[in-house]
Amino acid sequence: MRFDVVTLFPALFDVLLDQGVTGRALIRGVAELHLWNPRDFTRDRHRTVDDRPYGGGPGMLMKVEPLRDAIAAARAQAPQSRVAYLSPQGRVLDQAAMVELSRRPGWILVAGRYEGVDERLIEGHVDEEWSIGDYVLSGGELAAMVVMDAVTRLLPGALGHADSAAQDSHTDGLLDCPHYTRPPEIDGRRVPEVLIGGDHAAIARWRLQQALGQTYRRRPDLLERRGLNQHEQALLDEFVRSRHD
Ligand SMILES: COc1ccccc1CNc1ccc(C(N)=O)cn1
Repeated sequence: MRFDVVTLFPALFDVLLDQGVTGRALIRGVAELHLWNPRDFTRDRHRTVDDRPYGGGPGMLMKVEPLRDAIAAARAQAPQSRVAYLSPQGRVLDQAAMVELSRRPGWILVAGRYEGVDERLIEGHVDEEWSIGDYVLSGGELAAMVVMDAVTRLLPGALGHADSAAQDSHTDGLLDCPHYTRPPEIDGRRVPEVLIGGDHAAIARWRLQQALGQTYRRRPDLLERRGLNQHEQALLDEFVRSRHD
């Protein structure tokens, strides 16, 4: 997976390069990251990338030309990549969307600053507009990093344990089950016996039941959207009953 990021602050991306899943994935060649600074595509003496909004109003906007030319340079090196602009006006991404994104050869992510970009940049040079959630950040860079992390960890070879991405919460539309590690008891709280017993079928059943129960309690909206098969419904019913007993 090739990521190209168009950003006025390339140094912000050092954190991805230095550590964690994305750092290792970049090192393992599972993903590659290329940065493009619109300021390098300016043609005036002052290397101007922003200007005042027509019609007045607070703040500045990013100009079309430097962004357009930076995107063109990225497209020339990554012709199969699609261009995505990160903004509060974009389609809100969930885990299913991240899975969709992880299936493409590459992405050119455009990180906006100031109050955003001239609309003609989006109309003429952006393929898709996305949001990581309904809130406003001071720049699109953190949104781009969130997308790159969520997508990269889904790529084969990115995580040590092949199926751990598959067991994530929000996988198959459920929240995660509770997790425990040593010691078996701490501060008077014990690990559920089923997890210590070693009966793998019982453990898998317990984990699914807990995921269903947690999702039912905390995010019934996710359960609505996902629907349950008969087995899952029976597990959930047992969970709910046991909580009322
Ligand atoms: C005022 O900032 C902007 C205004 C318009 C566009 C981009 C920005 C940059 N900020 C962003 C970017 C993305 C997200 C998100 N929710 O994905 C939140 N903020």
